[in-house]
Amino acid sequence: MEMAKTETILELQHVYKYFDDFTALDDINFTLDQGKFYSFLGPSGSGKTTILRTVSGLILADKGKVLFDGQDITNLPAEKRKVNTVFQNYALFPHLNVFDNVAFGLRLKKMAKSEIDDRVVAVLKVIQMDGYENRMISELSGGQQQRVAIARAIVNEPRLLLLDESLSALDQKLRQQMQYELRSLQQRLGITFLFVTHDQEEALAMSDEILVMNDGKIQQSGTPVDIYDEPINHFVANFIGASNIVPGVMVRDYEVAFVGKTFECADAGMRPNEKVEVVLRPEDIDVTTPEQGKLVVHVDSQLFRGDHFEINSHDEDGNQWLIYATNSIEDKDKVGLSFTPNALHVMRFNEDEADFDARLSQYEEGDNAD
Ligand SMILES: Nc1ncnc2c1ncn2[C@@H]1O[C@H](COP(=O)(O)OP(=O)(O)OP(=O)(O)O)[C@@H](O)[C@H]1O
Repeated sequence: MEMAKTETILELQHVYKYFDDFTALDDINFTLDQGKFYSFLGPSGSGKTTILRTVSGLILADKGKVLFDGQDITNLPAEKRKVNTVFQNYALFPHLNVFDNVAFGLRLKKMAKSEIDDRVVAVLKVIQMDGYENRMISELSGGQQQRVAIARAIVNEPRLLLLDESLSALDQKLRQQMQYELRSLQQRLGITFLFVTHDQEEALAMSDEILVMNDGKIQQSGTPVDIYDEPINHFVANFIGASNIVPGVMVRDYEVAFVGKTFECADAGMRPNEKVEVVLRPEDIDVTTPEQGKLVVHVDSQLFRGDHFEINSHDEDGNQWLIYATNSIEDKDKVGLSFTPNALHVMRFNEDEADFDARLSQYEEGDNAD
């Protein structure tokens, strides 16, 4: 079989959106390929839904371009776009049964009855809801309603499906099950999914690519593994996964200093003496004796989390360290932390972003990394 070519389906170029004097989208640029699963991930108010609406045509960009299949659709009305949206509350018609909900859009388009029947039956099969045609929406579980909402969107055979926080109404267990279902559905259909969520675990689990948003800007885009292992800045490192982030200074390529010591690290390409932030994930830390550790910390508190102990600690400079330990260390005052050079990820320090600690000044001009 021939490998499918990757084709760009959607592109946003320098898109801005203002609400009065508030900038909701601030120079948004990205491209989406055909047949992949993309997540826009960011905290409440970061602009995710505004992007979705700009793509669907519910709102229009104030500046910049929206291209679909290479055609400029920036000002094209929503109903003319080959895009469908699954909303957070599903927006199903409670007084109609499953079949009529799914058929609704096709009837509006005045499609022949026999074709409508064929399409609806086929789609209900895909979402494993065949047999439920005559059920009312109120007689369905949350997960089933969610599937009907997806069926109603995919029955139109869109090239791009937008999903706005569409799992957030479900309880944890059902949500996890739907994550699998949605992912496998997307892979079977080969439709491009653009999924909006504020749940980082969900985005990591489901996506081919994640676009992390904050303050109306895309902070970073990449595969889940790239984003997790190599966050580009403080916001991304903090928002995705648990991390320890401490101020440091680059000594030379592959060497960084923090807490008064020099450590081998995985990163190169920064100037000596450049201010940086060092990221170390709690799962990458091993607990050892103070004598054997690369760093010594004071244990502050401990919580049992079932498969590990979560420990809060601090070093002599007052940096907080979160550690996941396999054994309880409640009885200890001090422990050593060990980690590999690869576990240390260094990010360029961004003046605008973080409230950088005055402690750093001790490294600023000098050669005092030991
Ligand atoms: N129609 C509007 N008029 C004025 N401000 C708006 C409008 N729509 C959105 N905003 C503002 O733009 C910002 C981004 O909103 P948006 O809904 O895109 O965020 P979001 O990332 O989707 O958040 P959430 O996860 O809470 O849905 C918010 O501060 C919001 O208050």
